Amino acid sequence: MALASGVRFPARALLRPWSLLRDTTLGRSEPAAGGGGGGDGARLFGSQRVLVEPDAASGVAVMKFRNPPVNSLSLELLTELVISLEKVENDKTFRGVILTSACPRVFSAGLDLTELCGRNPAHYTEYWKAVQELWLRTYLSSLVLVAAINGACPAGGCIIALACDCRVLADNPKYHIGLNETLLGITTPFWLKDTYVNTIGHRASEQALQLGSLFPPSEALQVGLVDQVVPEDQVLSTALSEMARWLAVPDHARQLTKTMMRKATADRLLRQRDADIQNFVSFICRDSIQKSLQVYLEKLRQRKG
Ligand SMILES: CCCCCC/C=C\CC(=O)SCCNC(=O)CCNC(=O)[C@H](O)C(C)(C)COP(=O)(O)OP(=O)(O)OC[C@H]1O[C@@H](n2cnc3c(N)ncnc32)[C@H](O)[C@@H]1OP(=O)(O)O
Repeated sequence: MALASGVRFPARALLRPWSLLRDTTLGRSEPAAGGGGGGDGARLFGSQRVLVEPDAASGVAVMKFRNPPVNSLSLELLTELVISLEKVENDKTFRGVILTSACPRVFSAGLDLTELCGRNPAHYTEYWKAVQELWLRTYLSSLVLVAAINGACPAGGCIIALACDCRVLADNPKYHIGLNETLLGITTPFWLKDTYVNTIGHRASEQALQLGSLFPPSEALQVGLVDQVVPEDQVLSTALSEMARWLAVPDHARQLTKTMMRKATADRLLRQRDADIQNFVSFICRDSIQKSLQVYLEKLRQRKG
């Protein structure tokens, strides 16, 4: 599979990449974006952890994460997301994708902590490459990406949302969004910090990153982390209206402008991908970091209700 930035996929995906995309959505499709039928289109794109509901008439696909219980970004989910996005991008019928969750109350809980704890350096290398790949694929996508954030959106969830062109958040005080890495005893890599700064500015990022702030909807709107906060049952329809606004602009002019705005940030990572991987691996392998992550994961497991 020719991927722009060279992520290594699990062996079965390399041998038969579309094995990850076999349809598992048959009989479960909901109505597609723009009111069109998901039908045959859904069969083209669905995978186990990523439901894709394409609407060829509007040129918009709704992509839903389905990795219960909390859409944590396992290697499999990261891989399927990259492949699904690539597939939609390569189909010239589509001009926009709405990213949302098929799991109740959670958009994504961020990186899968079980991928970060107790594994070996080779695993961390593969995992971090996949994280980089998803970010590059989303951040530099020529499509319009709109995040319909219908649940909690911490850390890696926020990173996916930040890579989109526009963010619509459901107005539920439990749906916090932000980069809370410091609370886990880890730090945000420079390229995600840059994305935060590009979105909410330097001072707000400096404060939010150090404090590991998770913003409730009203504050997320105020700080500029999301573009709209709407009642929960209007998240998808609002995302579709936003999409229509972005698609009203001629593609070539919008795409060139997007590239102009984002290239420097992406290039900083592209220039030093291997060093970034090495940094991540040596950081995550430290005993002290492993201990912090395990304590955090244990607290999560004990905290019920
Ligand atoms: C250089 C260092 C690396 C830098 C990397 C920087 C980039 C990103 C970092 C990350 O993304 S780290 C992940 C940070 N994520 C979080 O802090 C979120 C943690 N989760 C929650 O706050 C809550 O789970 C939720 C998302 C608000 C949902 O709450 P809810 O009450 O609905 O569900 P829970 O009961 O808490 O969880 C259910 C089940 O899922 C497990 N779980 C939750 N989050 C994760 C996760 N991120 N990874 C793995 N597993 C997760 C949780 O432990 C429960 O498991 P069980 O107890 O049922 O086994």
